[in-house]
This record gives sequence, structure tokens and C-alpha cells, in this order.
Amino acid sequence: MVSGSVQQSPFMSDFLHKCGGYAVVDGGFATELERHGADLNDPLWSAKCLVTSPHLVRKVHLDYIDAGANIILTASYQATIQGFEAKGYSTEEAEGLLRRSVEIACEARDIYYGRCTKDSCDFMDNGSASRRPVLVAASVGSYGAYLADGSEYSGDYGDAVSLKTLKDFHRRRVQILANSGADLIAFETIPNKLEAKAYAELLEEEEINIPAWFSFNSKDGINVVSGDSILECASIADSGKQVVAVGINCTAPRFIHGLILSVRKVTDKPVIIYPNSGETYDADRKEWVQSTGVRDEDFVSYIGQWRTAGASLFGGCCRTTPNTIRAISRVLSNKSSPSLS
Ligand SMILES: C[S+](C)CC[C@H](N)C(=O)O
Ligand SMILES: N[C@@H](CCS)C(=O)O
Ligand SMILES: [Zn+2]
Repeated sequence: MVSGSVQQSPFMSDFLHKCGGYAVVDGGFATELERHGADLNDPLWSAKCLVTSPHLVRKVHLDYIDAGANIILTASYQATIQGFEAKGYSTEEAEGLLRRSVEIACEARDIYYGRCTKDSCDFMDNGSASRRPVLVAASVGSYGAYLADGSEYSGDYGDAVSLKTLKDFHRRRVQILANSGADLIAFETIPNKLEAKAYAELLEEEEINIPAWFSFNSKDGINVVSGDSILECASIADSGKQVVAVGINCTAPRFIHGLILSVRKVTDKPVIIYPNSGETYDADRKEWVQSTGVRDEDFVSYIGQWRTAGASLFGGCCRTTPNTIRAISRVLSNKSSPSLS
């Protein structure tokens, strides 16, 4: 037990129990849109598709549910009121697009459940066929994501950006997503301590009443990308009453094991990991540098050691696909698999 941890909410432990002990998170969302032909070379990145191709957004969500995901993340990673306004949308339209990101994910879940009959259910609960639990997590990408220059991989916002700047930037968006029908908020790809603090204070100040997870990214396996201590960042997440999981995303698979061990030093909350493929991103060209990543088989072969290290929620981030998630789901549901030793 980590001393000083706040009272744990039963939300995530109940959900993990329903899922059979471990939950499967979806995979790369924006990069999956791209694989289906979307052009994301735009300041809105994946959020552009909320306007141009909501049907594709829904399809990608559904593909991930079909692959076995227990949690799908909305298309709101780079959907910000400020970003939409810069493209000429009104505040009302921007807020509507944020809400729409959650609606589309809920529609995908409804389609899946609508198709799920007694004979076609792929999930067992206490020996009987049942609907697989699926949660919709409203994605909140960082201020660096809004900057659209890859700053979420440096965490360097300069001295002009204060705690207040970040809280004011995220406040309305978080309020809207918290009241959108999403099951929880996913603060993801958090690159520095300041932004973690801003989120934690916002949850308190705005009395956000749905759960949230905090997920950081790292490029050395020791600190978060800004160089801030993962221990300090994860401690901030641990202190949040609404925070139901803490972890790491959009980070190369080879760094994940050590990071899980670090996160577990400062929190008893469930640990979530959804690494990227290990490839690097060229923010100027908005393209991935290929051939630096790991294959699906190699990615999935890590799952056993990540589980042993103490993670409970497993998925993928940029450049992982429904195939990656299908393989994770299979490995986790086959507890006797050698790769889970
Ligand atoms: C996680 S990165 C690949 C997201 C994209 C970035 N914010 C951009 O707009 O280029
Ligand atoms: N949920 C986002 C995270 C980007 S780092 C996505 O998968 O596109
Ligand atoms: Zn990512």
C-alpha cells in the first residue's frame, strides 16, 4: 500500500472485475483514420474528421470494439474550442463538435450492442453469454496537441505558459466533455508536471463528477517527455479523488516495463498502458518515420511482463491497429498463454 494515497473509488475495480481482471483499451485512433485514407495534415489533426467524416470516426470506433476493446477513446484528442474557433467555427459549433465526438463513440457502442445477440456474444460472465463491457472515454489531449507542432512530445511550453494558462485553456472543454454522456475522461499524452497539476486542479475546481485517468508519455523510460519526474507526475495523478487509473501512453514499448514499476511506486490505483508502435513522428511533415517500430507479435509479447509488473489496462496508441488490439485481447483472455507467464 502506498502511504498517503486517497480513498480509492470502486469504479475501476468494479469495471476490471466485470472484464475478467484486465481491460483492453483501443488502439491508435488518428493513425487508423489515416490508414483508411483520411488526410490529417491540419491543425485539428484527427478532430478534423469530426467535421469531414464522422462515419469514418464511427467505423474506427466500431472496428476497435469488434477487435475486443473494453474502452474506446473519442476523437476529441485535438478537438479544442480554441482550435475550432481558429478555423472559423463559432463557440457554439465548437462545443457541439466536442459533444458530437462522444455521441459518435456511443453510437458505435450501440451498433455493437444492437448486433450482439445471445448466440453471437463473444463475452462470458459467470459462465453465460453476455454483452462485453464497453466504456466511452472522452479524450483530452494536451495544450501541446492544440499547438499542432508535436509539443506533446517535448512538453516545452515556454515560460509564458503558466498553471493558470493551462487551466483556462482546458476548463470549458473539460466541463463539456464531463457532461457529454462519456463514462470517463482520458487525460492522455500528458507531457509535463504543470499540465498534470492543471488537470488535477480543474477536476476539483469544476467539481467534475465522472472518473478520469491520467496518462503520461516518455521518451527515455525514466522521466516524462519534458524531463519532469514520472514519480512526481504520477503522484499528482494519485492525489486526484476522481482519478481511477494512472499510466503511460504514446511511448515506445521498450520503455513501458520500467515506467510501470515507477508509477507503481507512488500509486495503488490501477495502471493503464497503451504504448505506440515505437515509430517516431515528424511533426513538421505530420508523418510517421517508418521502420523504427515493433511488429504486432513483438508488441504483444511484452504483455506478460507488463502484466507481471502490475498493469491492469492494456491497449495501443499511435500506429497500432485493430490487429494489435485483437492480439492483446486474445492474450489476456487466454491466461494460460506462455506469453503471460
Ligand atoms: C501524438 S502526436 C502524433 C499528435 C499530432 C500533433 N499534435 C500534431 O498536430 O502534429
Ligand atoms: N487517442 C489519441 C492519442 C494520440 S497520442 C489517438 O489515438 O489518436
Ligand atoms: Zn499516440
